[in-house]
Amino acid sequence: MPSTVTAASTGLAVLLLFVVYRVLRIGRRDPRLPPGPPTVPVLGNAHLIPTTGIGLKFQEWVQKYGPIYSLKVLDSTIVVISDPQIVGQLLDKKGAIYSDRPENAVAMHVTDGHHFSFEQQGPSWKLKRAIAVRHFSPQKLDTHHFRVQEAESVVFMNNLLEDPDRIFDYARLYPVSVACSLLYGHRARDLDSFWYKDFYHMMEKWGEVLEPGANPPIEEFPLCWYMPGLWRKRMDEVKKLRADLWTRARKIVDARRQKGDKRDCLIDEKLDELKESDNWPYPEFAFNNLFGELVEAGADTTANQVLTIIMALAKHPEVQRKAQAEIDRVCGPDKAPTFDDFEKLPYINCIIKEGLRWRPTARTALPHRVTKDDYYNGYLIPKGSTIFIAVWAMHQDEKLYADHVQFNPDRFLNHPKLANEYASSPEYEKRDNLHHYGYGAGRRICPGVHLAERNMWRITAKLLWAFNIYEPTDPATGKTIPLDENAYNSCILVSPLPFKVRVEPRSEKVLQAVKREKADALAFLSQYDN
Ligand code: HEM
Repeated sequence: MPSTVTAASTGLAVLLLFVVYRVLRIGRRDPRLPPGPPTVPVLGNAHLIPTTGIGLKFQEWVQKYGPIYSLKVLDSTIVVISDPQIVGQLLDKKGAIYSDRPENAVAMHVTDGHHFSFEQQGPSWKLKRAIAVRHFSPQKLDTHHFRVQEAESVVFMNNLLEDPDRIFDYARLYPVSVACSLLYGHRARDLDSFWYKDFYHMMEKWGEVLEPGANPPIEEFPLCWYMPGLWRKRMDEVKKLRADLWTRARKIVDARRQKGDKRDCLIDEKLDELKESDNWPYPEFAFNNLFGELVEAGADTTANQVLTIIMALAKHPEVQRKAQAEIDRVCGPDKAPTFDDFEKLPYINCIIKEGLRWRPTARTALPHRVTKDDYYNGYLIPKGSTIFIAVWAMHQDEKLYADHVQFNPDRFLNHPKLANEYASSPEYEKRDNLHHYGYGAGRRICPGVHLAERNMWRITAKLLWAFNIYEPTDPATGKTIPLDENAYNSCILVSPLPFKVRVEPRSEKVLQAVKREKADALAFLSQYDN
């Protein structure tokens, strides 16, 4: 009997030791992985990941661990890349295995599993991507959608004339109005519009919820799902806000279509297709979500970059003067620049590129996931690893961008084409000034890039043609109040915190020209009103 008890207790002890051994191995870095911060048992590096500001933390680690490093979060692996050549070799060249998305339990819960940007690589993602790419192709934009963009940019200019103090809000109104017209057939007429107000209210909350590090590591440790806390409340609030927003948008569309009011926009095109075939592959909720998520992806991002440009211009009068000299030579005071002038106004493009380099709104792009074991330079990149492009770290790398803290559009003088023309090159060396990652990389690269580039170009060119932009002045002392170029929020998409600038028309002639264009623009846009 005692020997049976001894054998049983020895067996139990061995089992216990084995379990402890296995548990303690959780979070350990396999020596074949790229280097990274020291791990602790179980957590790995989870305790080091900040709940906010991950883009900056990635940069700190780049300086310590080099251009490719790894983080362990419990048993899963994150690989962070901050070298253009490595991004090119892995995400671009091996796109077939580097284009999945990691699971994001919170995003999936909020969207009921229907969100193009967070979806894994598969038929549903492919179909949605094809729809977006086709609708926002350069050809379609330049032969069709350009009218909406041109007219909305004229409205933007007139809004500034009438209420220059609200430049921050109008810069956000423009891209959401363009996106909603092209997708839903309804424009955001003003700052009280449902398409503006309810949208940005939801986006603010959605951005906070989505920031890497903002939620417990549910994917690695599913029991965290039951953890109470602010994260849960925030997540459920956004889920409701989002569902209400895009359901209401759909109801607005249905109500007008019932009255026979069909419009020139993507949702009408797809609803007509749906009527004709029984093969539409999405449930109703997913269908509604598709248009909403395209607005989500397209409006906030563009607004953040436009705001960055406005702030940078206010801080750099010398950049304004250089751009204005070019515009004046080409356009003069009576004719506003249009996108047809793109090739004649190369400096505008440089300003846009430098805005995306200097303050990229997506500091870590969106995470990719690798679907097979892979090796880079002898390092193992295990199947299932999450791959981040450390966009912020790359764009602020002194070796890639001399004097990187400076906003200096001249660094792009030799890159006169639009971003997509460089990004789509199979050679990483052909990227803008070698290394521009504002739109991500590989097969997941932003499909809205053509719309985004044209939106930013139009606003920047017209703004500089018509106005001088100054930092604000203190009314009591008349002294300049310097804008803080680091005052950004900390969400998945960073945006400048609200700021004011002073804008003044450059001449009476320009002022009259801006006003003259308004009536025609509004007449054209009236088809998207209400
Ligand atoms: C300046 C404006 C914009 C910036 C900086 C931007 C940036 C990005 C970035 C960094 C990604 C992630 C790429 C990756 O995973 O490697 C992305 C994805 C995406 N963007 Fe944009 N974007 C902008 C405008 C737009 C517009 C106007 C649209 C559409 C109307 C759009 C639609 C999307 C979609 C749907 C995705 C997800 C693609 C996928 O997962 O396959 N974006 N964007």
